[in-house]
Amino acid sequence: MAEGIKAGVDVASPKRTKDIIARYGFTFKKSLGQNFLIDQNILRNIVSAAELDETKGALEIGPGIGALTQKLAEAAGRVAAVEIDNRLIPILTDVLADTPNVHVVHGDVLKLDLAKLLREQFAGLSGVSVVANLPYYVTTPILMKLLEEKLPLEHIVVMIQKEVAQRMAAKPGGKEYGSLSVAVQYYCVPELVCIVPHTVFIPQPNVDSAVIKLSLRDKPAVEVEDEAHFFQTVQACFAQRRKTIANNLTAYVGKVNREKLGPLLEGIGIDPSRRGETLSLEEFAALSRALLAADLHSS
Ligand SMILES: C[S@@+](CC[C@H](N)C(=O)[O-])C[C@H]1O[C@@H](n2cnc3c(N)ncnc32)[C@H](O)[C@@H]1O
Repeated sequence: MAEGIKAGVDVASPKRTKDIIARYGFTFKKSLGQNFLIDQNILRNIVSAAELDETKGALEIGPGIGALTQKLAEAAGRVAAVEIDNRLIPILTDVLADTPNVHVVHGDVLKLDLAKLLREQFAGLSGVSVVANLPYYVTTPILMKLLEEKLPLEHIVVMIQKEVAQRMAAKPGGKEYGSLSVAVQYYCVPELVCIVPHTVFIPQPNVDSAVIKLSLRDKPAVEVEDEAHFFQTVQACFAQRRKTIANNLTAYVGKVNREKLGPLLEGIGIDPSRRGETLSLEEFAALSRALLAADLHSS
């Protein structure tokens, strides 16, 4: 253990974080989204939103030097923390030396078999949540992997870029509502927990952040026949935000089917001159079902 690094002492303060960085000669890699949290209040907000207790597990993505990991270890029965940067593994080993309920995994979360990891690490617990201060450069791929793999999660509580959090929680009708809002709300109920200023990180990012809580639904928000087709339809409606859905969908179903679109949309009560950003999840689902039933598709 490097001299002066005492296991069990909170690392989330400017002084301790700087101390650890200096003692281990650690240099930040911007390319890995390394912005470490130094604020105990924000950590408490994140952990309390996750509704953990000793019967629950927490999967942390990107533990850094262990600021959040320490708090998760106190609140949950077991923690698994996946860190891509091998230079952080010895620091985590030292900081978490007297925290036996934490298992650190060295790896890229995007490449790991997370279903297997959850089975191996959290067997016997009553539920698992993902809790993380995510690296901003891969926020959406990480969240889409967690959702699309249909992992048995209760909540996903993550610190992400403020604008991305607002897009995830956006309701139809505004400029923030888009395919990301639909994808997240299809699987989860989103709730903005708090806005976080960029001053609570070392180094400070250029943007503000937000903590968002995504509570996984027992079943998707709307019934669709073919999930892939539903998401393709949503993407198609948002392809060019200024265009009407009829125009955007023409590119999707092909010019040959253009004249069938108007009656099809009117048949399900959707004005063809509306824009994608005004459609609810129910309307996107009805549209996907109608396109499939009419056998209109891009070909
Ligand atoms: C924003 S920092 C958060 C660090 C720490 N949890 C905190 O709050 O202070 C993001 C962390 O994710 C790690 N990371 C980046 N890409 C990753 C990936 N693909 N898989 C796992 N960890 C990753 C970075 O090395 C860094 O430690």
